[in-house]
Amino acid sequence: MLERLSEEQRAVVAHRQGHARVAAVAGAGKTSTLAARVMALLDDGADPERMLVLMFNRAARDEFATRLQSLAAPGQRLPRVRTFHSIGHRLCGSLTRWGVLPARRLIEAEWQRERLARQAMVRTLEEYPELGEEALEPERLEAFGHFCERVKGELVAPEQMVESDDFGAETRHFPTAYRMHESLLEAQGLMTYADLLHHPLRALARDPSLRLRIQGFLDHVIVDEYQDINEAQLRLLALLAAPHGEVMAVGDANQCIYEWRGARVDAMLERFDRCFGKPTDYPLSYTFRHGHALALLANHAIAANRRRPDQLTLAAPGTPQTTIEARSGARALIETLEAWRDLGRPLDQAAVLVRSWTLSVPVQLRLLRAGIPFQLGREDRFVFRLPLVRALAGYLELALQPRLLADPAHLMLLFSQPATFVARERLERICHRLAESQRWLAREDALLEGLKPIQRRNLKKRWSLLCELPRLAQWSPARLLAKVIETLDAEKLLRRAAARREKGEEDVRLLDVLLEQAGELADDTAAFVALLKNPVEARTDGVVISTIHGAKGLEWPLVAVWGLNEEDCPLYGREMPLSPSGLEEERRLFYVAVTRAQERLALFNDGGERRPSRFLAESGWEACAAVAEAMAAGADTPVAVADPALVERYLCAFGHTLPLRQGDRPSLPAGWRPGDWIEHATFGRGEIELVEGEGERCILEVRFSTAGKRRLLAARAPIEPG
Ligand SMILES: Nc1ncnc2c1ncn2[C@@H]1O[C@H](COP(=O)(O)OP(=O)(O)OP(=O)(O)O)[C@@H](O)[C@H]1O
Repeated sequence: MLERLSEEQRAVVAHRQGHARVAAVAGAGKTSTLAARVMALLDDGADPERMLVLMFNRAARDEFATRLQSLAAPGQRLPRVRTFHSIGHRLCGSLTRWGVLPARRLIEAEWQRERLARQAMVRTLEEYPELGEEALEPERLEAFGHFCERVKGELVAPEQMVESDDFGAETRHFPTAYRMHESLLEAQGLMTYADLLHHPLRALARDPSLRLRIQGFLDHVIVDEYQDINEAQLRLLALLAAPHGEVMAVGDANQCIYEWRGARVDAMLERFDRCFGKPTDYPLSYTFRHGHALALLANHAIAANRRRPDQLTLAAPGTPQTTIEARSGARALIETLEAWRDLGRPLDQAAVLVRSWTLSVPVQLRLLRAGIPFQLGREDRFVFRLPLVRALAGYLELALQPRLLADPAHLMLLFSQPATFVARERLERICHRLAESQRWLAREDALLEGLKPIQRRNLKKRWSLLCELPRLAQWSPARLLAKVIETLDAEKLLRRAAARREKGEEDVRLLDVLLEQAGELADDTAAFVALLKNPVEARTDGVVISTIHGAKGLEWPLVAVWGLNEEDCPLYGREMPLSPSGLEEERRLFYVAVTRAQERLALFNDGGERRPSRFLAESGWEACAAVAEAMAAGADTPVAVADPALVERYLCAFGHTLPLRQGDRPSLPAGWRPGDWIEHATFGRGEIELVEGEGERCILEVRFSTAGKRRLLAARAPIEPG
């Protein structure tokens, strides 16, 4: 088994003593290496009972356990492979048996989680009556649930978590609601997933003698996907490994894509040293997934990040020559997939990756029309299942079928999306009444009692719109949709209702996407509604559509990355500016996306109004392909590359030389780049930290030496390079 491993992989397997950190590039064969490491330890006489392998999720755990079994001799004892959750489960069990923690049941059902969050919020509203029913919207409750899990996962005070603006607009009541939620959990003998770690950690922090009871059982702890662990997981790991257990952490800081769930990119970097002392470092620099062109592209794609390991991805000898193309528009995407199929390649070997599910909507609609089968990582993301799409299709249907105005269920659909911020039970009763009476309620009607004037006005406005729609049946679907979106001020409502700011931005983008599709695909409203409501089934032999997050750890022969536009990938917007660390996380997502490909990578911008993503230019895809070609065939004339030093370093790793010349550097919107210095007539010298938008709308975020951080409209500000 060992002969198949590369030299770097063998070094990891043979690690002798102390903590170890394995920095693995994408496609470096972590799984095979770790499995070989475990088997080598066992061969050396290590006791499997004193070893623990921690994987990121259940799927990875099962895959790894199966891999170990396939390598083991019949009847050989193997170490435990667990997830952090399963460790938490066991710890909670032990601490309960010892009488330290009271017995609690884990909440597993979504409805149960929601009900408890609602109960906590209803009680909290007694203290914050001004917040009204809006705080009980499902999305706001989801935001609150997310808030509670983050507080526990990052082991911070709820007041501190409120300062992060990840949880939507109104959060000042969250700390009070958090405490209320905690006491409800306690009173009902329940706990959440985050409690599986949070409760044991709190108990262990309180009582040193308890720590002694759980420590000293492990000689070796191996942790995969280390870049995505949060504070609670890190603490637990440190506790379990103490006092003599040796930790081997394996991961890729460039693939840290869960900062919004509490992961920290420096976990693999400085923070590791702080927690465990200086480890022995092992690089796994060779990717076995793809060839030079894509390895070069991956290096370029991540180069602009400041927080990253100083490590190049190198293509291992014998990997396929990956081809790379970049094109524009949905038609081109369909052509690429059709060409793949025409080559006789199975469609399930092709994946379309998107930054957010919203961007999959035009892809799904196009595939449906082209008759190309597909499957989604998440069933609830089929277009016809998206609540906002269902509601918008419902508005269009009403225009065509006036009788729906008397259908309470249909009215409820239209009154629920976009949110009206009125409690569901009340809305249901209002819809029944409207369906029956076909006229708006009298001012003194009990059903309107207690509503704020603005809520009453908005409900009435929505009813007027619904009554008007049947008169506009002749309008095109795009015009009808635009009318609905504008009349309801839908963008504002979606942003306000969203569980996370990012989700709000995605919903708003979904409106754009549907408008575009309505304009492009149909001038026939009935046909457009039929397309939106097409109850398509997942086809396991179809093209895979996944978010980049969902593609973590996976690989496909053909990977198409769709939606490479500014504001989509990187994801940001007027209401959600990109922070420098946010931009770096977006860049890591792009890096994860491109490194899923084996034979062919196809990059697509949507060809619409938004500029192609800066990541396309940064990736230097054409030059990377040219260098790879020259590596294979030699070059007489110099190859133009944007970053000759980077390419030379890559070539040097293979003892290769090529004539290179400086090509164009990727130009950022308006020519400004983060890291550039400027001179401002009033504020003096400052460094650009962020560039957003383009041309007239280009905004710079600048840190001035004396005037602090400012946001400037580049076209108007009195600035020049300095
Ligand atoms: N020594 C080797 N020689 C040839 N192929 C290898 C070797 N080690 C691993 N591979 C292959 O490389 C591919 C990538 O391996 P794997 O999926 O374990 O990568 P990974 O490190 O987990 O990547 P990522 O971090 O991107 O998920 C797999 O198809 C695996 O079989």
